[in-house]
Amino acid sequence: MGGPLSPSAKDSTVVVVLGASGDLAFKKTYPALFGLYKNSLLPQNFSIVGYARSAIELADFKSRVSSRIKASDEEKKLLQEFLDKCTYVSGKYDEAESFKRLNAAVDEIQKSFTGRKHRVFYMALPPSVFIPASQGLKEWVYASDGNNRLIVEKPFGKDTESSRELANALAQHWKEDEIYRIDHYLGKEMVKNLMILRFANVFFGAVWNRQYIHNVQITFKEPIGTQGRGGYFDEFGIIRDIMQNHLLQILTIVAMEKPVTLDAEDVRNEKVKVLRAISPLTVDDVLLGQYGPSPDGKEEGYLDDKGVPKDSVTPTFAAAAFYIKNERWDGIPFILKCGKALDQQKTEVRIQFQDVPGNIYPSLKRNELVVRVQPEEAVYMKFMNKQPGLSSTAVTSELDLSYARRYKDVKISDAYESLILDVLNGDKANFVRDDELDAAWKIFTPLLHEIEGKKTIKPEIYAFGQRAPDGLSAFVEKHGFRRDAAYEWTAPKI
Ligand SMILES: NC(=O)C1=CN([C@@H]2O[C@H](COP(=O)(O)OP(=O)(O)OC[C@H]3O[C@@H](n4cnc5c(N)ncnc54)[C@H](OP(=O)(O)O)[C@@H]3O)[C@@H](O)[C@H]2O)C=CC1
Ligand SMILES: O=C1O[C@H](COP(=O)(O)O)[C@@H](O)[C@H](O)[C@H]1O
Repeated sequence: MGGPLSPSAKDSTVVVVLGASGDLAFKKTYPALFGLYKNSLLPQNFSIVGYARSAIELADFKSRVSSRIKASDEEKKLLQEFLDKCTYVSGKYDEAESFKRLNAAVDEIQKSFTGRKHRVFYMALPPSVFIPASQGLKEWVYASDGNNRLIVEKPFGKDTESSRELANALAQHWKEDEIYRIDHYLGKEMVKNLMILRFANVFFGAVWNRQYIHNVQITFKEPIGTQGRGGYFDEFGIIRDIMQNHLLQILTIVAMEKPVTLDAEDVRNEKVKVLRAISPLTVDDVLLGQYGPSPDGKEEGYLDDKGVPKDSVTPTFAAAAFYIKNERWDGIPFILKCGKALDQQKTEVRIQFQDVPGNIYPSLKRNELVVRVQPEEAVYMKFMNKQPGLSSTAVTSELDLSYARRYKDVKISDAYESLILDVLNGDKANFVRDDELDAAWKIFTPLLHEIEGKKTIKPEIYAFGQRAPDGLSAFVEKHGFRRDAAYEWTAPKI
């Protein structure tokens, strides 16, 4: 079932993109597929079928696809070749006749190849149609002689119950090893780097525990608001949109024990153990915020988004402290923070070490290891150094591995490129397993029900473009983080 598709020259592979008329498909899926095509990473005899309800002429569809792909002059020819491999079928997500038409189109493409006929189904769809679409695919479009892989986009439910409903519905028709649940943060370069940093460097391995680490912060900031997607967002909120998936996935990699091998099941077994050692969050563990208009009135507040009810208390910012009750981490806070409409775009992991015992330097600050996920990918270590010259003061400095300087000619691949390649290679290490999802929802469900059921917890209002809600500094200090206000890392100018 696993392993690369199309190992034989006679085999063929079709990727069906469901929801091909949508935002994700144009913004990410097709550009990622082209990225793989131009680097000769797609299997031989490869085609793509777009599928959605909208009636779109093939030429229009192709011009929409190409308008979202950046191709240099040298790549124009490759782009044309890529577009020649794309077709489009219009149909519904819950109708046998539509799926039969889709199947006929895929059969037509694959009939001239005499080997095995593999199919990958990418559900770039709203969650309301995941279940009928996955059932229709299994019934009408499933390859009888070849491997089938189903890519599911988040959100994977809204709480434990709805996530289990989705898992059970998928499990009725699809085997777990055919399902690839995408969390695109697991495809990001610096997130993929975390395991190597931890398990391939003896000096990090030695201090990676409660004796040397004081606290861990994992931060996601975005300078944009809901941008008209308020209707979708209000149903989910920032905890489900970012924290329960992207940030929690990062936490598990930072905290897990070394897996026995790099095999997907070994890696995911360790991640599940971390999740199971975290107690469910309570309202005392969190700080919630919601953005208002910018001070100059140029940016609208969350409640001004047309899709958002005027009395919404949905958080657009959340900070939460997690404690992992195991031998390595007992008592060490993992503080996860995420928010929209903040001052900048930034995702990072910040490991703050313990104070130096028996310190003799008055200016001493704590060491920190920062993994800058985006933008300006970097790994830097804040450490104390003698002020150069005649002074003997200890000052904060850094060992800085900035990718733009160290890996000048390397293009960092988009997360979706990396993950689609994993699907084609049958590598599930960077995809979410069903029991992992269940363990993650158990941590959040009681809190989400409390926030949404009682609606008594009013989020703190912050201005569009603010660094964070005012209460954040006190929140992170309460959990032990000590900020070095005098130090600021700046990305090198290249
Ligand atoms: N956009 C993004 O940046 C990201 C999206 N995702 C996830 O990817 C999936 C797709 O996202 P996105 O492309 O933004 O979604 P869209 O809202 O753009 O929907 C995709 C397509 O699905 C069809 N569709 C929309 N609403 C319905 C409906 N109510 N019933 C049936 N079909 C519908 C439409 O095609 P048609 O009407 O032609 O059939 C639409 O073009 C979602 O699960 C989302 O959570 C995840 C991360 C980022
Ligand atoms: O999943 C999501 O992620 C994006 C942010 O992704 P990034 O790769 O640009 O960091 C976020 O804007 C969106 O709300 C969320 O659904």
